[in-house]
Amino acid sequence: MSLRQTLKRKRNTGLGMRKRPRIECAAEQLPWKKSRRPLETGMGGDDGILELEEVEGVEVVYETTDGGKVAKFRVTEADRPGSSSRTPSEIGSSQVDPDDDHPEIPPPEVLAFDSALLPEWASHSLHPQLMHVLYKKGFVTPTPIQAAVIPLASKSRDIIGVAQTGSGKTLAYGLPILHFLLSQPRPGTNKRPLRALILAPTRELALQVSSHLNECLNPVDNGGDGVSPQASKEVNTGKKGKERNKGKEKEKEDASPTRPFKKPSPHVSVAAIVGGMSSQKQRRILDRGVDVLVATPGRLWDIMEGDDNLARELKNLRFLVLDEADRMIEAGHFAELENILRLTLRENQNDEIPTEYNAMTADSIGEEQKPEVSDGLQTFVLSATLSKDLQRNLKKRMRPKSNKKRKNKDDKPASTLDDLLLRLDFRDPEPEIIDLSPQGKVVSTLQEAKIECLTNDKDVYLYYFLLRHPGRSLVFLSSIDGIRRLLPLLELLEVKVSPLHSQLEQRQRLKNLDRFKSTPNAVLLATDIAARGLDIPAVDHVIHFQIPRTTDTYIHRSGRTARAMNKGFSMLMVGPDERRIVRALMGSISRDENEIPELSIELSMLDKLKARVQLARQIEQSQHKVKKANYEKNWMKETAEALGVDLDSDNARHVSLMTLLLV
Ligand SMILES: Nc1ncnc2c1ncn2[C@@H]1O[C@H](COP(=O)(O)OP(=O)(O)OP(=O)(O)O)[C@@H](O)[C@H]1O
Repeated sequence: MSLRQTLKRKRNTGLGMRKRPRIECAAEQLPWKKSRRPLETGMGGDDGILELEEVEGVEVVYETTDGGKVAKFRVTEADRPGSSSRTPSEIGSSQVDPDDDHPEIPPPEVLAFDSALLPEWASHSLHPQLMHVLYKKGFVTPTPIQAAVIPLASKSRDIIGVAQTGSGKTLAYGLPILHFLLSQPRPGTNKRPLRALILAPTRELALQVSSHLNECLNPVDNGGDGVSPQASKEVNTGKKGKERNKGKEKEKEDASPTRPFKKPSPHVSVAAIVGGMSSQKQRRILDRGVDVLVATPGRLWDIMEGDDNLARELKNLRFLVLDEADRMIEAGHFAELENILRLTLRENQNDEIPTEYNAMTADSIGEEQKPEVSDGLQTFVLSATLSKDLQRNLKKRMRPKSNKKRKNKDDKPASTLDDLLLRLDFRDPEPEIIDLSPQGKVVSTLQEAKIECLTNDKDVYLYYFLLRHPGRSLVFLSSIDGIRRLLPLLELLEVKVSPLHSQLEQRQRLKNLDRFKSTPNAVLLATDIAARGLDIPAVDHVIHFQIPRTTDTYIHRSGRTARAMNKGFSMLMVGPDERRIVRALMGSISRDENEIPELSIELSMLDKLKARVQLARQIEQSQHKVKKANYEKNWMKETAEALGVDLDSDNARHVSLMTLLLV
């Protein structure tokens, strides 16, 4: 567009012709709206995409400046979200004006749930929508950690919960948070104020927690996962069967005391903020406002550094959760985590904090269930592995005075989990510690075994195990190099294998995880980023190809199988130099290494497989050589082209090589 045209457009939009004022702003400040994912294009899954967004009422204008053509976005006033009188710099700003006179949005009306259908949950008086979801998922009984945490959480107590892997810790803190938010009116401000922050150590875990909580908010009757076991049994195949089922389902629906919610409730929103995905998009999500934010500390801190409003919001949180807190220290998020936690400290710990109206109505709770601790922030710390010492220290609340506020720049930051957790400003004078971790630390439904072999023979033993014991197998290695070596070998042996480690792009990580979840007999080669929290349905085997470095890692890795009281199998592959480590690992949880039985091996089969693995190794080595040579050739060619050097003649090649080397 020429300058003249630009000016003409400006004039046209300027005086009599202008119906709406137009505002110029940057791309990330446009009034983006959430868009439905078109399932038919195969974009229904996560696939690395957090969400699709669209924008309307935006005019793109090109202006010629001294620096060349510049695109500008103009938004019609009526299309801007919220107020009609904000300046361009306010578009996308997340500040909530406390003096705004917006009426509160009452909680959505929901049909009552007949708690006789879930008698074991009845005493927890959860919001009907949550009861409906539990019913649809077939979660008839609260797990022990849920049964212990939920009543205390409803009394606004701070909780440190330790329970075995796969024991339902996510819902133990998730249900009380969602119950509270679903039962409360929402401030009718332009933007939802942030009410709950859940910190998780890895991107995958954060995304999983966020989708787990979202499932509780969107109990759409889609016949998928959410169908109760009874309902799914009644599904019939064949045309007639389908017709009959349609009729039956309609009847059941009409008579159902839990009639499905026609529309998902927008009353509470949950979003994830993780690294490896567009931070602009994530900023926009935050600008629009969410009630519950699930985040990895690194990305959250990145975003917060440029966003004072978010930092302010953290001061007014209602819930703070540290999921797998001990792993966050290992993941190198220490400084970010500490910075974020510092924002949740009270200015003055003696500050009176007004009693917050607890979500439950007076009718639905008994006298004895009424909130006892009145406070602004409730903190939950959960893990499958928190040391007894740490629990004792937390109980005694031995928080050094300087933790309240680090006034002196030279004060050293915290450096261990104990240090960090002791910096948490629990509002509860005595946080409740619930330790349900089992004796011996691993889940009772887990069967353990080991293979002792030469390090060089581990490949063939692994291949043997995968062939001899089909199933979904998660293989842990301690290094990315180890995965890079093993992956092509298993591919050549036609194993359905994918990698998962921190040097893969986030999109690829999620894709590989999805493939592993959806493919029977799939194998995932993973580093310890997959050790914690990941709830992958039906992992049959966990294989410790390389020995874990700590007992906690052994417990968490093994905990990817045998979840929710299902059976599972964990196998240690022990090289000669690793025996000592295994002895020490087991000793630290008062176990004897000999308690773990050796896997029986059919030696005749193993011998045959050795030849195959040997051949695969040779093929892999030659393929690697060819790839390397091609890479070098291409590199030479591209560099020569870029320098305008001819590589054709021998002489020229010699000269060119010299030139390239000198360059
Ligand atoms: N009350 C329940 N009844 C049956 N299954 C449940 C119940 N609550 C949760 N689950 C299921 O149990 C599985 C494990 O739950 P979750 O991932 O919360 O475990 P976790 O204790 O956080 O494990 P980890 O320590 O490994 O992170 C999930 O698939 C979840 O849906």
